[in-house]
Amino acid sequence: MGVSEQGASPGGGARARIDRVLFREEALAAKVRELAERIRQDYAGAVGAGAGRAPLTVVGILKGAFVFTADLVRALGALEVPLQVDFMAVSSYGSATQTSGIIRILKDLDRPIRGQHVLLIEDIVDTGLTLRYLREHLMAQDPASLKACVLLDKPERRVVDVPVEYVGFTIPDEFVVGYGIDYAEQFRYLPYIACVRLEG
Ligand SMILES: O=P(O)(O)OC[C@H]1O[C@H](OP(=O)(O)OP(=O)(O)O)[C@H](O)[C@@H]1O
Ligand code: HPA
Repeated sequence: MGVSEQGASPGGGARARIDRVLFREEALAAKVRELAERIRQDYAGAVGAGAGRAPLTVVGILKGAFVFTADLVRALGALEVPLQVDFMAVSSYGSATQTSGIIRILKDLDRPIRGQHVLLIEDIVDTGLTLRYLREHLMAQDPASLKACVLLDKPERRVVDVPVEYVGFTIPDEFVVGYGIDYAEQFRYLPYIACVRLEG
């Protein structure tokens, strides 16, 4: 695998190499379809226009969830789930493999979500600090409902309890990259998800 041979040496930090692949492209695509089908069933009759319905806004959390969000909204579109897309950008890890514990909003929503069903899309829940912060931030805006869909759940690292309505895969306590997820801005472009090994 080319990337594992090249590695990366971002900003003077540790050099990182791909250690092993956890989820290949096909597994990710199948999981996205499975999640989309569950979401379609759960929101049937609740979203769109008409009596008793409200719009569904999918909120992708940048940067890590940009690939997952793009794939999931297209899978939902293929199932004819009507939705709007918005994004927030938040950051707390910087170039480290441990959270700073300080969540910074780099970009907030473009449109109000009051009275709408909101589906928050995250790449990973690790300590849970980011997701808890986002849930509080979005709930304060009075949506009709709020659920979270997270591709990867690393429960061993959790420091706060936070609900996650849809989980793609549960993973062990290892630092992962690819499919939008980075180490120090490296590896987001990989079509698969892999563990990295830090050297030096
Ligand atoms: O559960 P937690 O410990 O809070 O970790 C999860 C968060 O960490 C990553 O974001 P990061 O701060 O690396 O920003 P990025 O999405 O731009 O890579 C990831 O995308 C989640 O938002
Ligand atoms: O395992 C991870 N990889 C990349 N970013 C992350 N943010 C929380 N956990 C991770």
